[in-house]
Amino acid sequence: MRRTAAGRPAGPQVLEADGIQVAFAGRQVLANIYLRVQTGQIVGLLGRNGSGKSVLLQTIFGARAVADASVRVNGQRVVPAFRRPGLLNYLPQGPLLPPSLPLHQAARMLRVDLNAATARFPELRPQFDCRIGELSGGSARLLQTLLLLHADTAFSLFDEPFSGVMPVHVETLAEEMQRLKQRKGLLLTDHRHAEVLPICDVIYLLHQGRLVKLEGNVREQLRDFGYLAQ
Ligand SMILES: Nc1ncnc2c1ncn2[C@@H]1O[C@H](COP(=O)(O)OP(=O)(O)OP(=O)(O)O)[C@@H](O)[C@H]1O
Repeated sequence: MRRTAAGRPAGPQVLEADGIQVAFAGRQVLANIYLRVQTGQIVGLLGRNGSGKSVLLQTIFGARAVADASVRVNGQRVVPAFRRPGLLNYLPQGPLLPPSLPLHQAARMLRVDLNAATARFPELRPQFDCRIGELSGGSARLLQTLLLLHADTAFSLFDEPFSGVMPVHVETLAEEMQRLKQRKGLLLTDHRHAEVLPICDVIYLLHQGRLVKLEGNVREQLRDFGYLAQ
């Protein structure tokens, strides 16, 4: 079997989350969820505040233990998924890397070439010698997203990667995601729907604990479900 430098299988891969049920204090947040992402795809996950998007990403990554959760790659169960080398990485809604960590070191740890990862963002170059905590909020978000995007994993899960990033960089980051999906599968949640919708191959909406795959007129359905105002 052909493998990438990180030792992961190089062929197409399918990540499935199945039968995910999560309740807090008797309130069902996720009910029997099924979600599928394959390499070469960007999958968008939308939903109103509190609908359970972050809980779902945490569960798929394995950061949240959920009884009976089935997360599979090419049909094989991988729980927790983060233990499988080269399988997936995850940008949480909060900070990913410790503030004291120098950016160069973070890139080395993730085996990412910082120059290549930021090639389309020359303004970031003067910040290469910074520690994560010395970066502005938007720059830190952008750099952490770029590092995970360029890391050699089959999948990346992004929880609000555009948050705090200025519009001109959001546009370029969305283009980078489209370019890099040739190498991996992306599962992305972000309320910047104007940027998310055009780059996604598949759109899911989390609504009242259920995951709905949107097909056809996506914007109209998002309005019907009360996610978009108009
Ligand atoms: N540890 C916890 N204990 C109790 N309730 C929790 C816990 N974690 C999350 N929740 C609840 O689960 C629900 C889903 O939260 P989650 O953070 O996944 O929402 P979200 O869709 O990501 O929202 P947003 O768009 O605001 O980021 C919320 O009602 C939240 O209060």
